[in-house]
Amino acid sequence: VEGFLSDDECTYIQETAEPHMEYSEVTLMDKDQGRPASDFRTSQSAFIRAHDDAILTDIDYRTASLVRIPRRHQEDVQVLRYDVTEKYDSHADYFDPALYTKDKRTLALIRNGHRNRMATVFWYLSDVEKGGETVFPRFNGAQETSMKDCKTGLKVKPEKGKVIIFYSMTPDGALDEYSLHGACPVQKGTKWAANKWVWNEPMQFVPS
Ligand SMILES: O=C(O)CCC(=O)C(=O)O
Ligand SMILES: [Fe+2]
Repeated sequence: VEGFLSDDECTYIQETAEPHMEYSEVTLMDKDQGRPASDFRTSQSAFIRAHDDAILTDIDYRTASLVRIPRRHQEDVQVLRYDVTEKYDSHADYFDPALYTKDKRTLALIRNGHRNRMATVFWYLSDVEKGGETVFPRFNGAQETSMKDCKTGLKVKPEKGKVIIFYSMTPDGALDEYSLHGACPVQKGTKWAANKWVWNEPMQFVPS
């Protein structure tokens, strides 16, 4: 959806998040315990609360009407910043309970698999001179397991104010492995973007 966010809103979100940005964490799967998040993701990020913020609250309601799911299913927005060479390897946005058996906190968050991220409304808050596309390597049913240096699949070019929607679940509530995606390295410029995650159940999400 082009122009979903105004230029002023994009600038406002960047300015609001900027002082809180930190090198991104990743919720590590059992097999990856002990590895640094930077093995997978080299961007910076910050969750920012819409509570008491008229601009962010307005965007939340606009998002709710776009996806036709009530606002209380939304997580606080997570703002991302990638400088040159920074990227995020391919992943799914849902938490597969089978891969987090040792992580009690994540299992509690997803109620052992009953609750999960259902859809992502992904916001592009800047243009990027070169690179920084979001890539979906399994587009059209391709049997890929990684983003393969961004060579295959559907690539979405960042455009300030544009948002895309993709689903992490199929309509029957199963986790959709075809939602695999990643962020290609930025080659020139800076990429600002954000994740607005919509869950399959209402929640009062409190980020750590
Ligand atoms: O930056 C992108 O294009 C995608 C980021 C992403 O998938 C995520 O943060 O979960
Ligand atoms: Fe993602």
